[in-house]
Amino acid sequence: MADPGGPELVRCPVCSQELPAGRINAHLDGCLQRGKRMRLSGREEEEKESGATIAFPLFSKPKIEADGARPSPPTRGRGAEQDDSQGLATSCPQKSMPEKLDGKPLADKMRPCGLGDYVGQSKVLGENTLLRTLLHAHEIPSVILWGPPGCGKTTLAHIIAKNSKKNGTRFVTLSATNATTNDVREVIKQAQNELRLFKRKTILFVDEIHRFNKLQQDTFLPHVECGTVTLIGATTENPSFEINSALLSRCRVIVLEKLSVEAMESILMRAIKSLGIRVLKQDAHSDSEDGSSGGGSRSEPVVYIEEKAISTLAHLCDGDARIGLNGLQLAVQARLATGRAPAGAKGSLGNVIFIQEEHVKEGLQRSHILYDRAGEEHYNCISALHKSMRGSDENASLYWLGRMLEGGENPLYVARRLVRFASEDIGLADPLALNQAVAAYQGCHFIGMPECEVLLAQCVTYMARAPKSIEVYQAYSKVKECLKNHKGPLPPVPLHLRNAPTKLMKGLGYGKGYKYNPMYQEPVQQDYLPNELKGIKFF
Ligand SMILES: Nc1ncnc2c1ncn2[C@@H]1O[C@H](COP(=O)(O)OP(=O)(O)OP(=O)(O)O)[C@@H](O)[C@H]1O
Repeated sequence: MADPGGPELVRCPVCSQELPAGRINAHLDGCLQRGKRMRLSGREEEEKESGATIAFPLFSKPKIEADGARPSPPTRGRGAEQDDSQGLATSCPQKSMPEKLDGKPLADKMRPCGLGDYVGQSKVLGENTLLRTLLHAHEIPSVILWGPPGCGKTTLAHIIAKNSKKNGTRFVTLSATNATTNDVREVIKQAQNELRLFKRKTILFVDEIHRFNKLQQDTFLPHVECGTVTLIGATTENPSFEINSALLSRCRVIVLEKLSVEAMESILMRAIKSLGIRVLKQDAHSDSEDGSSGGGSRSEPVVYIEEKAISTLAHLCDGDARIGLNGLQLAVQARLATGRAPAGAKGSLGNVIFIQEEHVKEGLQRSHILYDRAGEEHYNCISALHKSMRGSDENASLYWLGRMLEGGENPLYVARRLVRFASEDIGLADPLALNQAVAAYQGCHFIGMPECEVLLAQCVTYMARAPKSIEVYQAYSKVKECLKNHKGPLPPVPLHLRNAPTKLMKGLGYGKGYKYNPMYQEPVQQDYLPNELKGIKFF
């Protein structure tokens, strides 16, 4: 805290010591000299190689990685920024295959560090796109990268960082899964110091930004607004629901797509090449020119992968490059452990390993691949099911049902939607549909999955084939509208329609003049609406 009467104190961005403003420059020179010596001996050298930007080694607290990133969970392998793919491909040809596969997940090792290796996403990164132009101009605005898992959001953020490094910008990463509001504040404080003292800008990458609560998201607001930090947020969830609107209006949303099968094939081929695996063409059992010489020495096994296995992997990973690459890694590791072909096998030198389609399939769990129960896909699929039934397309309806159930969706969630559909879309055109849906819901409740799948299939088919009517649904919507738009107090219930259980109420005229319909032979003339609404039609 500065003494109100004393000189203004400034915090040294290197060692965090507070000093009078007049002494800061001399102090900084000393700190920087010490920092330089440490850098030469320490990991700063690695950062230089990797392109990660760090202000000063002493600046970061231990829980935040050198570039500001927190240590990432092992499966995601976030934070480290070395381009190990380059290492895999070129600098370590003498490494054995198990050594190359050791350590970080293959997906992380293969993370491209430049646009040249970044595959797909041409809508946002193709020639003449805004983002590419901005990248070339080193002018990066605050952005939210929205896309499904493993489509390259983090990778793109790292590429932007590397690109921005050219004009001296710092890159700091936080993961919203474990960062606290204090972490955010600390990063912002550092960014302010850097800007004030060294005119260095900061890019702050926040992975899974949707996991920050409103308060944490609010913390960014003024600093994004005034340019202290350029925010790059990554999210798999629809930003319109998950990012607070004030923050969203200050960022551009860049929508990344699921990687296509072709894109996945080329990502897998790059990894295969880096690992020195040979591709076995489908027609002739001869290896293609892809891959390397297949290991450093004769005692090293030569690993072959069937072309079909690559294509299957590219299809099964559903556009998620992390799943594809890690699936490949698993298949290779498993085959290295068990799969040496017997000497004399076709094309074998006795030291040959074949990776076939079934091996890559084993490494992948379909349920995970097809469907993300908690995420956007859950809502997309139920919406597709609802619309297919509404359109009376029984094939599409059954397909979307299958996508959800095979992906592990809760059958009761689907059944609840069918109950709603029976009324909203079929209504009085076939009132039995509601019975069907409620029965399906109860049946699912009794017997659970997988037995209840056929109940849902039957009910979905019934709904798709049933005649449709939205008469009641529309009429009820009009009632709601009428109530919403009513000006002033709502009209009282007409006295003759009121029940009169007590003498007092009777005395007040409750129920007076009410005509009890069963007592009349002929149709009864009687008003059932308040006078103000007389004659209103909802149907
Ligand atoms: N477009 C791409 N081009 C090349 N490789 C890619 C691409 N997208 C992803 N990859 C590979 O997949 C790995 C995982 O990608 P990344 O971490 O960028 O995905 P993400 O979209 O941030 O996923 P998540 O939402 O799950 O965090 C990367 O390390 C990289 O090896």
